[in-house]
Amino acid sequence: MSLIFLVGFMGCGKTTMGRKLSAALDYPFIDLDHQFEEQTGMRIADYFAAHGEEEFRNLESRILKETEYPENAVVSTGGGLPCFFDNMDWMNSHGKTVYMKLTPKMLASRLENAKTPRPVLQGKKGQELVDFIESKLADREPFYSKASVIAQSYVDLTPENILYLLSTLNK
Ligand SMILES: Nc1ncnc2c1ncn2[C@@H]1O[C@H](COP(=O)(O)OP(=O)(O)OP(=O)(O)O)[C@@H](O)[C@H]1O
Ligand SMILES: O=C(O)C1=C[C@@H](O)[C@@H](O)[C@H](O)C1
Ligand SMILES: [Mg+2]
Repeated sequence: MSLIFLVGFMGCGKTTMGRKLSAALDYPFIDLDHQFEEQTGMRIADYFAAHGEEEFRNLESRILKETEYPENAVVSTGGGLPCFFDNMDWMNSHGKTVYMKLTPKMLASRLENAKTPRPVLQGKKGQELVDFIESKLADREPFYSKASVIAQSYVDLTPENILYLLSTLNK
């Protein structure tokens, strides 16, 4: 089935689902945030602090396009990656994309409890976090919505749900 890119706002579950989907398909799993950290030898939060967002976005895009993908793989992406340069079009022309869509409230509650720091959130919490996500998601939604399929992620999604959505593309 070639490359499957999981896209969506930070905290929607791309890394978690990427692992499950790759196990279900017996495909390799690639997490582009992890690729970034491996290549730079730095945690993303530290890279942001040292180099700023612009350099992060340039390198993030290069890593997307220069990674040597196997023929089949599940690839989870950084939450902002589809929204810069032509990254979303690039993914659509090199594989299938799945937008894991979740409400701002659910995203906020997952992000508040998550262990990995997300530098874009700058430590926001509570209603301030929900408001920030609503506004950022409104900017990003046009990019995410270019995905091949949209997986409503307020239900507990399974790999089979995603595979079913992808199977409808060939009909
Ligand atoms: N289906 C789910 N139900 C409840 N919590 C979940 C679910 N999937 C993921 N989570 C939790 O939500 C948080 C974010 O998940 P994950 O890291 O997979 O998101 P992500 O989309 O990869 O985020 P990022 O864009 O920052 O990499 C984690 O704490 C994870 O345990
Ligand atoms: O939504 C974003 O802009 C980000 C999401 C994460 O996956 C990381 O790629 C980084 O923290 C930036
Ligand atoms: Mg992730």
